Amino acid sequence: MALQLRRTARLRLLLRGAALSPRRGCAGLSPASRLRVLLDMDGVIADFEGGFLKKYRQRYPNDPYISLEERRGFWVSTQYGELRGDLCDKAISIWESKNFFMELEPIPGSVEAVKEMAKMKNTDVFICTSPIKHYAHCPYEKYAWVERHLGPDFLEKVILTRDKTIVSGDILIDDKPDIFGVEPNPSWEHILFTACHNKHLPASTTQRRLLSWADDWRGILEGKR
Ligand SMILES: Cc1cn([C@H]2C[C@H](O)[C@@H](COP(=O)(O)O)O2)c(=O)[nH]c1=O
Ligand SMILES: [Mg+2]
Repeated sequence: MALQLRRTARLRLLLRGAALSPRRGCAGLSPASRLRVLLDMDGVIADFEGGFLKKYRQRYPNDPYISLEERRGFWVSTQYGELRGDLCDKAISIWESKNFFMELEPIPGSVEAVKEMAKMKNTDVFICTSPIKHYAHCPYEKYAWVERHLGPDFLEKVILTRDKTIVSGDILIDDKPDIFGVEPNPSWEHILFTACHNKHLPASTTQRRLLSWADDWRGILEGKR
């Protein structure tokens, strides 16, 4: 009898804990839970590829270049290195320069989409971006870009990390096809944002895409609630 009572009490406690738990993915347990969206910056809200090509051609007008149509693979430096050995370092010199990150143009529709998303009910939006290790300008300029295009309140929402797998969220919208880190099972679903370097990749049955900011990002968010 005493054993039965103890079991019932333990069960009650467990059920109460579950009802109060903010865990995600447990249908019906946390109706008030909020959707957390992580947005990559380069290639998703800031036009890294366009900015790179413009500045590379200005600085090295007599060297070969790769048009955006011909871009393949995430790493610009790798493809330039394959084109000609010395071009890898020349490519890197572009994004290590002062004002490179600051002067990137927004990806079309991104600023409007991010502002609208941030105003949505029960939605938390964070910018989750990897700085380069040459830190003289990049981290500062990423914050400055966010302030300039999204406003000072968004500075609260910036996450700089070289490992996005340790950041928790429901969705990560990112143009990098493969995102790895120390966490083998990140909490987010990676939505691949289409970019010049990944648009030729074969369609995947497991990885959903957002083709551009004109695509149905609202539908993707609603489907995750
Ligand atoms: C193409 C390319 C990029 N990088 C750097 C530039 C950015 O800081 C990150 C990418 O950040 P994201 O958050 O994944 O968008 O990588 C680089 O070092 N070399 C390259 O070829
Ligand atoms: Mg990116």
